[in-house]
Amino acid sequence: MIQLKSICKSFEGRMVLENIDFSFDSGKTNLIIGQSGSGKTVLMKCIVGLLTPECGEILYDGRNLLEMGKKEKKALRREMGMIFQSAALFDSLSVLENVMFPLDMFSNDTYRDRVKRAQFCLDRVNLLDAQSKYPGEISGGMQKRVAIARAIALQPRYLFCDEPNSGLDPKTSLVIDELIHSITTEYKITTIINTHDMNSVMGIGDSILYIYQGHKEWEGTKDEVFNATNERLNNFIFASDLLQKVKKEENNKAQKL
Ligand SMILES: Nc1ncnc2c1ncn2[C@@H]1O[C@H](COP(=O)(O)OP(=O)(O)OP(=O)(O)O)[C@@H](O)[C@H]1O
Repeated sequence: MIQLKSICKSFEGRMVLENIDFSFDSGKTNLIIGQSGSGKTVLMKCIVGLLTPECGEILYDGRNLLEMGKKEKKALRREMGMIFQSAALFDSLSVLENVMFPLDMFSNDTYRDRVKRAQFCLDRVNLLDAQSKYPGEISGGMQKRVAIARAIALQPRYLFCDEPNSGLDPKTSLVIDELIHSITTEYKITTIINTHDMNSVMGIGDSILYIYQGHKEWEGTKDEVFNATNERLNNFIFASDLLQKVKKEENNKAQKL
């Protein structure tokens, strides 16, 4: 579990995050959503320690990131997996070598065991057959799956995903979402995803934090988001005509019952 207590962050006197309180539970897919510029990336950067908030606490299963020394932070980093907007693979390394990279850096296992672990992770994302290929030879969706395999190689307790579906078609996005969701549940990881993708919200949003202009405007689950009465949230979620239509149809169905 990761808990945020009264997180504030400003740049040159301009408040960008204001008193954010939230609990990201383990074994759940936690989504941070909000308009462009609302503060999602700044919040994620504070949580992973790339930015330091001016006030508040960030508790990793009770351990306050903001009070940790270098050694403790290094140990915590070892427990984090990250998936970036671009898959951020090394072009000159094969798929297998990419997944082995964090193991080579941080694990004391033998070469044989590191290969075995990397192959296990590739198998988990259904890509064992592609282990000898290079990133340039596989599709964007496959690259994201390699990034997921690499992120779970060190058996992280915490998984951070920044717009994992960016650049992917809706069908491939669904595959990525389901993969992240099932890995989260299976290994009881505390997963936090920054996303704009409404399909992700409706599909895998076990827990959702909606940020509006730097403050927590709403929190709930994918089931609650659909019937929420918060006007700002509704304007954001139902900005697309298609979703408005779906909501109307659901309401009509409910009235007929
Ligand atoms: N290093 C920085 N210096 C000054 N202002 C910054 C910095 N980083 C972010 N900001 C500002 O903080 C605000 C929130 O930015 P942030 O990138 O978190 O938004 P976001 O919700 O992630 O947007 P998007 O969905 O477009 O990625 C913006 O007004 C942005 O200009």
